[in-house]
Amino acid sequence: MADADFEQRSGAFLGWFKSLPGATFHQNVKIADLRPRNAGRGIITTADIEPDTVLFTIPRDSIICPANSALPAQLPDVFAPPEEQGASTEGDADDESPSSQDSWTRLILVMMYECFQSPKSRWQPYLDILPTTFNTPMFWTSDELAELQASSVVSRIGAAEAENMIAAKIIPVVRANESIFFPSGGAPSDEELMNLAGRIGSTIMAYAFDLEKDEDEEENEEDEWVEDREGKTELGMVPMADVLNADADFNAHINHETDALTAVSLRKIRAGEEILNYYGPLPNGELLRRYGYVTDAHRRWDVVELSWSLVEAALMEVLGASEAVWGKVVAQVDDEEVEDGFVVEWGSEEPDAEGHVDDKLEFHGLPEELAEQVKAFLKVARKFEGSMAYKLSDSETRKEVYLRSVLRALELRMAEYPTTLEADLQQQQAENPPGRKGMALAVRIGEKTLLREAIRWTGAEVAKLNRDVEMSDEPAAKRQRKR
Ligand SMILES: C[S@@+](CC[C@H](N)C(=O)[O-])C[C@H]1O[C@@H](n2cnc3c(N)ncnc32)[C@H](O)[C@@H]1O
Repeated sequence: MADADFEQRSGAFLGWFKSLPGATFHQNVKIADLRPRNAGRGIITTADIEPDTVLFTIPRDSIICPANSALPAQLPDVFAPPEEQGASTEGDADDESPSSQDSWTRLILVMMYECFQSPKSRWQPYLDILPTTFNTPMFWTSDELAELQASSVVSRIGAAEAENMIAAKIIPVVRANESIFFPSGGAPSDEELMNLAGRIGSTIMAYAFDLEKDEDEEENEEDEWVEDREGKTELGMVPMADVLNADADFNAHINHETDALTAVSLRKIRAGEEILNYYGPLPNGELLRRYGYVTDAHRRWDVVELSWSLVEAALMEVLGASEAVWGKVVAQVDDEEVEDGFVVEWGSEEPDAEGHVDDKLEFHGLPEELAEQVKAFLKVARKFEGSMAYKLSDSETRKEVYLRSVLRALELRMAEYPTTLEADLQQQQAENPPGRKGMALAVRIGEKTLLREAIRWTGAEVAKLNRDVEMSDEPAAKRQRKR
């Protein structure tokens, strides 16, 4: 978008926002063009801001959501409360009928309705600054996706699920109500509807807010809170709040009050600094999937998924158990209790009350549930220890087998990435690839760094048990001792 057009849209949006009854916009902040650092629009300060300052106020009736839209009154059956539809509030994943809408599909319908009102929508200046292109992996080519290598984010993109949902719950509603969606005729093709709904879905993913009730009211409700969140929270598009970019080290928070949402500074913000919100302790893979960007500060919450099948393969290898013997072990474990996979993470803290995180990256240990599950299998495996490389009757030996097996599983997991961490770091330093390639590289470097530290930590735990065994760079299985 040309600079003049970009600035013109920002200006029109700001003018519209300030004209809303009840809206405020602090004199020391402004909407900025942050495209040179690949961050689109953002909000920066023009002078120092003190802690606890209201930066802007968004009246609730300016939010795009079913409660403020003219659409639900025209489609009462589609927007009936979930209990009247006989469906769950958050949508029943298995119920693909158009009559089973959730907060997500309700907002897609409302947003589509507003887009078709263009240029007459009362939110037009706001709709004009929403994105039309995305960097989320949903829109990547297969070559770009291949750069994510063995990252589990690839399996969570959900492009097919999104298409199915739109085909089942959005297009039929629009088609059955063309006179409402397109009063002057000229209905788009199914393909055009699919593209628009896909774009709106991605916008909602990266921009929408959960519309909590007033925080004071929630505090008073105590036990009802959970039930209430599941039953009544809606998603909404919140003008101005969603112009804020975000990071793990952030300086502002959105408060949900009765008649308005306010953006409030959490600490002193110096002139020229960007005002940043917080999207939660998300790993970079997830930040990329939902928002289409990655940051260094989010590496602290990176994760690697370790499948149980990989741990099982490692256990069999370390124990020297044949398929037949292992099959007998598996048959005696309650499969209802068996988890399919585990999440390896750093164990980093969330930001403090002022939005600060420390920048230390330190591995704090393996998932407890993983230890429990291996323990449960080894307890059964004791019965077959005659056919295995270890006598499993004492707990120290079982601990050793557990650690060696997890170590091996982590090594196998690392080997699923076709390039090494060292090669990736070298590529990053030499090429510093821009855009999607650079983000994919950052995601896999983050995951491999975590795996390397998990391997180092587990190896050190093994070494503590076996002071007489020298640690080498060989795979764990080759180091195993026969007992
Ligand atoms: C709620 S919007 C924020 C406003 C957005 N920059 C815009 O121009 O409309 C969220 C989107 O902003 C971008 N974004 C947010 N935080 C960012 C950051 N720290 N660095 C780069 N891009 C960021 C991402 O594209 C994300 O999907």
